[in-house]
Amino acid sequence: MAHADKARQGIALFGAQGQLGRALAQVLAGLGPVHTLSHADCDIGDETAVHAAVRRLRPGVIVNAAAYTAVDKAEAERDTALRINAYGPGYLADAALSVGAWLVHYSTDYVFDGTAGRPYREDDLTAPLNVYGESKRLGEEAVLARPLTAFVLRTAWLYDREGRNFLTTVRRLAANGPLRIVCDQYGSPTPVTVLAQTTRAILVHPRAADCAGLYHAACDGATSWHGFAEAIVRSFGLAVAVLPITTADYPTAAHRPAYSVLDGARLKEHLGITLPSWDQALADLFMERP
Ligand SMILES: NC(=O)C1=CN([C@@H]2O[C@H](COP(=O)(O)OP(=O)(O)OC[C@H]3O[C@@H](n4cnc5c(N)ncnc54)[C@H](OP(=O)(O)O)[C@@H]3O)[C@@H](O)[C@H]2O)C=CC1
Ligand SMILES: Cc1cn([C@H]2C[C@H](O)[C@@H](COP(=O)(O)OP(=O)(O)O[C@H]3O[C@@H](C)C(=O)[C@@H](O)[C@H]3O)O2)c(=O)[nH]c1=O
Repeated sequence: MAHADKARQGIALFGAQGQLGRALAQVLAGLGPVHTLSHADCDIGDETAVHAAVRRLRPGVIVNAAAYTAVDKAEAERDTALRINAYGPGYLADAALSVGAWLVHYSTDYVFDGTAGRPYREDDLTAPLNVYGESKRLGEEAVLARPLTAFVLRTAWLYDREGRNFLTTVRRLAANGPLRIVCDQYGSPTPVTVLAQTTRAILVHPRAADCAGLYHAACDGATSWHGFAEAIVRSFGLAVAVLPITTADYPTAAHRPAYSVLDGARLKEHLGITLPSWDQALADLFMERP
């Protein structure tokens, strides 16, 4: 079946109420009917519910934006994180196989331990430092082990102008005086709209069917959380100091990688898709809606 026909047959979007899910619902709308499923509509950790939803909708493409994303909380809720992030993707992959659908699934830079010293490639060794990263790595494996057309997109530091993310946290905290933000963890902030557009570009690519697999899909370049916070404060014209601190000054339940920049060369080489630099993407977000 031609690539465009898969999406035209229908897209089942799981996790449609999350920050990425909402962006995907908008950006994928032109490709075919998008069936949005919230957590209440279908729990991806419930194998029977997943199969029932997919049998009912018979989509050409399944997009999974559902996940357990509370990084610190996951340390105390390992079973729940595994149920949603490790087993759920396996159920979705089995369901996709049963109706001949493609699957798009998302993973994270937190599958790496941050010691590489250069941007991570898809075949670099994973060594998650926290339960969230471990559960997401198991989810990747579950999808990639099944013989289906699946795209697993590892992304990073997702944000939007609304919802629950680092940008909105910085805005909220800025009202209370100077911010103290870690300056020794590096990554690539990526707006959800950029990732949704990347997903669309993959689905409409004429050679998509031959290019299934694991890809890094985060904005180009890197900054620290402190650098990102400074850029957010500047973008909103907020008059607040952003003080650099170290990871040791900000103890958290989960360990986070010091450097989890993702190399996007494979996506460019196989599908000709590049993502903008993180600072350009942030500026674009404010151009769209000042
Ligand atoms: N946020 C980030 O910085 C990054 C995210 N990612 C990955 O990108 C993807 C999207 O993340 P993002 O949009 O930020 O996450 P959000 O937390 O914003 O959204 C996740 C959605 O999944 C839903 N959900 C949770 N548990 C279940 C379940 N058992 N069944 C069905 N739905 C469920 C949530 O619903 P409810 O709230 O009602 O539980 C929520 O709507 C995920 O795979 C994530 O791991 C990768 C890198 C960075
Ligand atoms: C709120 C706050 C955070 N920090 C630090 C804590 C942490 O090291 C870093 C980021 O904090 P957060 O907890 O907001 O971000 P975190 O939940 O770690 O974000 C991650 O989410 C998951 C879902 C992913 O997949 C990752 O790519 C990444 O985006 O900033 C400060 O230094 N000062 C502060 O005031």
